[in-house]
Amino acid sequence: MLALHPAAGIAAATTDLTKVYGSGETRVVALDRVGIAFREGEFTAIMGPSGCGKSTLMHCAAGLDSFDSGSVRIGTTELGALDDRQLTALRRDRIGFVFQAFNLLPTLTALENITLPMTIAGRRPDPQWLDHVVSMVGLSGRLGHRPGQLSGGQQQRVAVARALVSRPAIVFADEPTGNLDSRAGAEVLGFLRDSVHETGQTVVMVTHDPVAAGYADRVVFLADGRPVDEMVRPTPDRVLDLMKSLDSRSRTS
Ligand SMILES: Nc1ncnc2c1ncn2[C@@H]1O[C@H](COP(=O)(O)OP(=O)(O)OP(=O)(O)O)[C@@H](O)[C@H]1O
Repeated sequence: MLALHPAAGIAAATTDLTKVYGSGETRVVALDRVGIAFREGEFTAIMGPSGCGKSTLMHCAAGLDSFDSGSVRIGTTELGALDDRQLTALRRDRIGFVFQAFNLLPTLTALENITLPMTIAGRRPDPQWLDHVVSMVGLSGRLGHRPGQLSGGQQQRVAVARALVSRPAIVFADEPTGNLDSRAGAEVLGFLRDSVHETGQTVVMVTHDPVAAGYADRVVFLADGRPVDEMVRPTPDRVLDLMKSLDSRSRTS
């Protein structure tokens, strides 16, 4: 079900976003004037062949990487207008991240990992919301465990809770199921989807996996640094078919 209000605002958007790596013979246009909007309360997956620019798009849109021209905004804030200190604060306060490699601190407990970004920002999580997020991801009995005492799936659930607990404007997830078996992956994807449909969180996820993309409300397909197609209410079979047709189009072009 697409729980999107027709008048939903834009959580993040890029306009003519261009990113070039290298110069001369090694020059690669990783993003070629990309215009894309992520609506509030929507779960978007970004897919496309290896090297098409998915990670670069995510990193530029999340303020993790610089770009050459065009613009990125999170809500109404233009990232290009921010200095490094302001960008760091924006990432900390308004963006949640989930990475393939979990990125938890091994010496902290699950609870300390979940609340770390807010602790660094000098903010306290709303206790009721913290309880809600922790029970949603099924970690209530594991809060005192350190990452080494948790399974991969549980560690990624800690990372999802950490991303959600500050109620960020947007969560960016980069291959969040890449290191998980299919059952643990399905759980993590289910939590991300629930956060969108039950609490209106905005989520953008880069993935190679048509099954993972099937959890999203919308899939944007990139090829050669540009959005080339889009699918609403995707199913894994339809995503796979479109990926195959993009592959054969790029082989024949
Ligand atoms: N630091 C870099 N220096 C030079 N070229 C880079 C760099 N990072 C990425 N590229 C190039 O930019 C293009 C886009 O890379 P990007 O990692 O965004 O693709 P991707 O779609 O995420 O790939 P994958 O699915 O394999 O992770 C590729 O051609 C890549 O080789």
